[in-house]
Amino acid sequence: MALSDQILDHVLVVPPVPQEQLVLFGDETEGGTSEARLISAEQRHAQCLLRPTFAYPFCGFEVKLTPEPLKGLDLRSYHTLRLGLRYTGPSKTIRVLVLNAIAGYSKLGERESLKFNEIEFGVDQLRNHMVDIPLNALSVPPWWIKRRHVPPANSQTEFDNVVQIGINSGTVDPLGTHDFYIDKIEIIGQRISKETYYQAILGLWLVVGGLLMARWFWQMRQEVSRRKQREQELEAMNAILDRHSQALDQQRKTDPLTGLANRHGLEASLQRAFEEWEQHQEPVSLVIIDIDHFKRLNDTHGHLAGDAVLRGLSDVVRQHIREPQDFLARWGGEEFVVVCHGCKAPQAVALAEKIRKLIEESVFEGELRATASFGVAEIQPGQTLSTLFAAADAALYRAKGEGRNRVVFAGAGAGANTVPATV
Ligand SMILES: Nc1nc2c(ncn2[C@@H]2O[C@H](COP(=O)(O)OP(=O)(O)OP(=O)(O)O)[C@@H](O)[C@H]2O)c(=O)[nH]1
Repeated sequence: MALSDQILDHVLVVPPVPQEQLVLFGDETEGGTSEARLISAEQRHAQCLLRPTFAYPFCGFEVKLTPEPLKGLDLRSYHTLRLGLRYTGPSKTIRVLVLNAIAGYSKLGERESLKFNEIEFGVDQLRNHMVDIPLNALSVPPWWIKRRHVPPANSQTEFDNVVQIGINSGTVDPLGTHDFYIDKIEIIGQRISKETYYQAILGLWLVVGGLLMARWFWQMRQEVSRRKQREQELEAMNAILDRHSQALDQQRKTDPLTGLANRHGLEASLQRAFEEWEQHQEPVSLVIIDIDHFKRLNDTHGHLAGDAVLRGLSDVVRQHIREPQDFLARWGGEEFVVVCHGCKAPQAVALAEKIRKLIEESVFEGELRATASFGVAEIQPGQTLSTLFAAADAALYRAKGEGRNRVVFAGAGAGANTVPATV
């Protein structure tokens, strides 16, 4: 028996019944004198005496399945009748009967009006006094169909209202004494049909599969959103780092005292100017501003006063240049540089002179005054940034040497000695 059969099978056990639910019968209805006697109701033991009064003598006994004579059990979902039977006597065959009450046809007290479903088999078929009889192996005996005038369409077995199950002597039993014991009546059926069972298994698998899929989708979604979140966190972190590094870069390029670009900050502007000059011959001039006698100012008024002058002076210059063409940076100490993009020498000299005058006229914090000297140079063919610087520096040196508070233009060629524009 397959595992699924064990799971699906349902066994209906017919328990021992009181004596009044045992039916004993003989062939007296046929004019015979064969009779059945109950030996033990408890053991469901009956004895049959077959006498030759009737041509086909018979007798037997049956167990009523319910107390109500015409209201039996619906055994349509059952497939096997399992009987524990013992027989002693001279017969070679026995008959098993399953009697079904037919609504509107079967009559109370008229045993033959019940539908006879029966099977006859050899006594030697009993195994350890047990026999399994498939219900579909039973048939309706021809004498019953004939005698009851049953149309062929209704002559098949019926199990929808089984009222009695019992045992009968065989059709050609020898006369004499026959002992029947019905030890056990079990009816085996299926809780649910195999089809429903396999559909349920399939449905279960589909549900489990669906749940696993849903779980997998859910995990994937979680993973995707986790990754997205991680990416967003990384992007935010990168943005912070970018801002931080930009700020650091800005800090690295800025002079903390004046807020102007320092030497590092000047590099990009110089580089751009030089490239424009090289590629498009865009003129560029350099103005170096150096405060006069700044050491003396520091020494006289203190370092803080010197700082204030540096701040004030850078503000004054910044306000009067044309940013972004003119780029102001603190070169270091008391020295400033203006990179004048697109400026030829006259413009640069004019700018320097304007700044010089502004400084000279300015009154800085603490009523302090200052002057500055200027070295101006315009880039010339063949020059590099460093030779341009050297030329402007040389002009500044000369401005200092010639009495300070003046503008000196380096003239054509680095380190030229001419001083064309001292005002
Ligand atoms: N207060 C202040 N002083 C500074 C700063 N940086 C440089 N100095 C001072 O600037 C002075 C520059 O002195 P020098 O190089 O001798 O030049 P100078 O006194 O201006 O003389 P000339 O340039 O020849 O007119 C030094 O005393 C430095 O200490 C600064 O950030 N703050």
